[in-house]
Amino acid sequence: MDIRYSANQKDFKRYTTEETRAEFLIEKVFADDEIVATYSHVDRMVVFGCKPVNEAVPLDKGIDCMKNFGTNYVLERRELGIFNLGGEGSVEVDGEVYNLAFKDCLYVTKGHKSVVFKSKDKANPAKFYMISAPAHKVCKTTFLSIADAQKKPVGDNSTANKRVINQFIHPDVLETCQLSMGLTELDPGNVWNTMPAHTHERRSEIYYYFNIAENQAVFHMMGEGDQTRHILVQNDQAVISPSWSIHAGCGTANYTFIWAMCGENLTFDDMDHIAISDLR
Ligand SMILES: O=C(O)C(=O)C[C@H](O)C(=O)CO
Ligand SMILES: [Zn+2]
Repeated sequence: MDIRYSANQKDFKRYTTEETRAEFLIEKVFADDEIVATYSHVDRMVVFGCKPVNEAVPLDKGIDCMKNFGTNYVLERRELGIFNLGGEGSVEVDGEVYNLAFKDCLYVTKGHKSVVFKSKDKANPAKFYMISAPAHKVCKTTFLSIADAQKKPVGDNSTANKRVINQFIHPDVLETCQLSMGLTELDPGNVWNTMPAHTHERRSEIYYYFNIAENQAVFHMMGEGDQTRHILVQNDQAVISPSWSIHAGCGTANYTFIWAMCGENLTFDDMDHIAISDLR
């Protein structure tokens, strides 16, 4: 498991490109028939990727639960949000099978012992992108298609940021402990997300960018509002965004991303907005 400790905003001002990438960028999210896991000490969120091709893959494949979580199984004290971003596949949760097509989501509550991933067709494998957060109570394991998500159309063509925020794992849709997650889709020709930018002192966030066309990329903006830097993100890569950091992106073409948050509250709009004129 790749472990990332938290970095602070004062030292961040002096980071080189390499240091910034090593600290915040998750370059590899998927490997065939493996669980790729990154444990971030920022709000203890864990990023998991699973691309089952030739076999069924359990969530704990290659993971030493006692060493990494101090528990007997991954979800003993954690909840999990799953999005399928590949071909059709299934997630078996303690014997119950959920079929997930492209952009379907499954929330798995704390306490489930066995979570196993499968693809329907190895020629077009499923790609399960997941975030896990610490959890203190049992909620309801729930399947959500994009039709179940609460839609927030925002932005405008004139500012190149017209997009729809699909709130899947959100208090208006289902109950969770700490985790909220959703999928934001930019309209064709629009390239900016989350501009004007914000931080949220009481929560942190992880962005995972996908649907980036070949030879295109996203400049992910981060840092305090008056100390911004960027990370060049390629398709299928994620960025850790601590509470002190803005998180916004500008693509060389349109793209889609999944945001995941965790922290003191689940209040989506609890944001500290920064005027574009105040950014540096
Ligand atoms: O496009 C957007 O704007 C977003 O998706 C914003 C994220 O959801 C976010 O930063 C929530 O705090
Ligand atoms: Zn945010």
